[in-house]
Amino acid sequence: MGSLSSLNSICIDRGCFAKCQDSIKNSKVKKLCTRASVAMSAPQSLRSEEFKAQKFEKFRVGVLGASGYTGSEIIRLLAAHPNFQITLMTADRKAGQSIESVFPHLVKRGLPDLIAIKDADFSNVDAVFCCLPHGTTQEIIKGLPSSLKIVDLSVDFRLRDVGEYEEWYGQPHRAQELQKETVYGLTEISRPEIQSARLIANPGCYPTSIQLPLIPLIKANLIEVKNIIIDSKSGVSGAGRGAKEANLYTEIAEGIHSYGVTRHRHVPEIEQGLSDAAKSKVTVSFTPHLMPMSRGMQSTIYVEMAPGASTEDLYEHLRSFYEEEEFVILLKKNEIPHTRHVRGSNYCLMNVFPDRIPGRAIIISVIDNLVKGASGQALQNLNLMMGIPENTGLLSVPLFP
Ligand SMILES: NC(=O)C1=CN([C@@H]2O[C@H](COP(=O)(O)OP(=O)(O)OC[C@H]3O[C@@H](n4cnc5c(N)ncnc54)[C@H](OP(=O)(O)O)[C@@H]3O)[C@@H](O)[C@H]2O)C=CC1
Ligand SMILES: CC(=O)N[C@@H](CCC(=O)OP(=O)(O)O)C(=O)O
Repeated sequence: MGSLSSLNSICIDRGCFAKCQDSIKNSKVKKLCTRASVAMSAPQSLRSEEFKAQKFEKFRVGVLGASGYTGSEIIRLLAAHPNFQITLMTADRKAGQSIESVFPHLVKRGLPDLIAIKDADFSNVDAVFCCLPHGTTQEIIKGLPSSLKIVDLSVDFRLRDVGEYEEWYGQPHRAQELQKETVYGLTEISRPEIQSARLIANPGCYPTSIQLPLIPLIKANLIEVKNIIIDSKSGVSGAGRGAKEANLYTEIAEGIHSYGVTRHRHVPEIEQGLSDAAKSKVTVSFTPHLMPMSRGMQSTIYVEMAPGASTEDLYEHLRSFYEEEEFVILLKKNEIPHTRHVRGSNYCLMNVFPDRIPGRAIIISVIDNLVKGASGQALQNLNLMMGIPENTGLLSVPLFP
């Protein structure tokens, strides 16, 4: 079978899962075995002979909101994916245009033109990425065929408590039945539920960067759930392509500013995930900032450790929790996570540092808001839902410099 790296490249480049699985079952390679086990534990309908038979088959995918930032990022990632073929792309104001006229970097990709959702034929589609503004999304998803697998990147289905959605978003929820069947798609935390889900609420970018380090630490009772202070920074693409003044070079360059101070719309989502982990209500102080960079996100999190716990304990727990994970990487001690080291990739880098105040620790995590914070995690989730190895199409190295 050859070396670990040749085994890895067979699995990923050719989508040859069955061959890979057989080899892995007989090997002592633990790390790769864990990743491939995702394929092995694919939904029953996709496992076994049927799954082997379709190893080179492509699923047909629609991108709703393909003319936006997260939509174009999905298209970029799928260009290197052996099992998904884009058969439908929609837009609103840009409906009727070709994708290369909207995004010249996507020239000559053999992609369909952008059409309005009302003109879409979903009989040619197995799954959709829904990259639409919140509010609009629930109405549109409600009208989609129930046979479709859906990964929704908006906030519309993320909050289990519909009252909380209505309070924070100032509008009624118009698809409450669908909300009940939704699985929140923080991949590394909810993998088994994601595998069997039809509708995924893909997590927000800030909540992803914050929950990935905090959930394991809270579940292990290593940190106190009171007095969690989170300071996050985002690149401008987080505001979407439709943003106006906020996107202007003159408004962003050579400065930073906070926004949503004391009341940012991601607070209930962050608190929902942390409260689930704690099995009690958690409240946090959260302040986001806009940075003069096109993509990237850092969360710096200040926590009080549980009595008797040390930063060494926090570090060791995160190390063992994420040791087998492809995309979440705990750096070596004292190494500082940089947004530049995850640019364009699906990685989350994190580390834990002792605070100068005894009993407190500082946790830093970085992601690319458009990849692990949006389209990359969405693809990771759809891979799981379709029984494809989770890392397929997501292994590109970050862009540097
Ligand atoms: N940007 C980010 O980092 C992240 C974004 N998200 C979420 O993902 C979703 C998409 O975000 P993003 O790509 O940044 O947004 P953009 O503003 O860049 O793109 C929005 C897309 O939706 C289309 N659209 C807008 N209004 C309608 C409508 N009424 N009916 C149908 N289509 C419509 C737009 O079409 P057209 O261009 O033709 O008007 C465009 O294709 C949002 O819910 C956002 O909150 C989640 C995580 C991170
Ligand atoms: C810089 C910026 O404006 N960021 C957005 C969050 C990013 C995003 O798209 O939020 P969702 O994940 O909830 O969709 C904001 O603060 O509202």
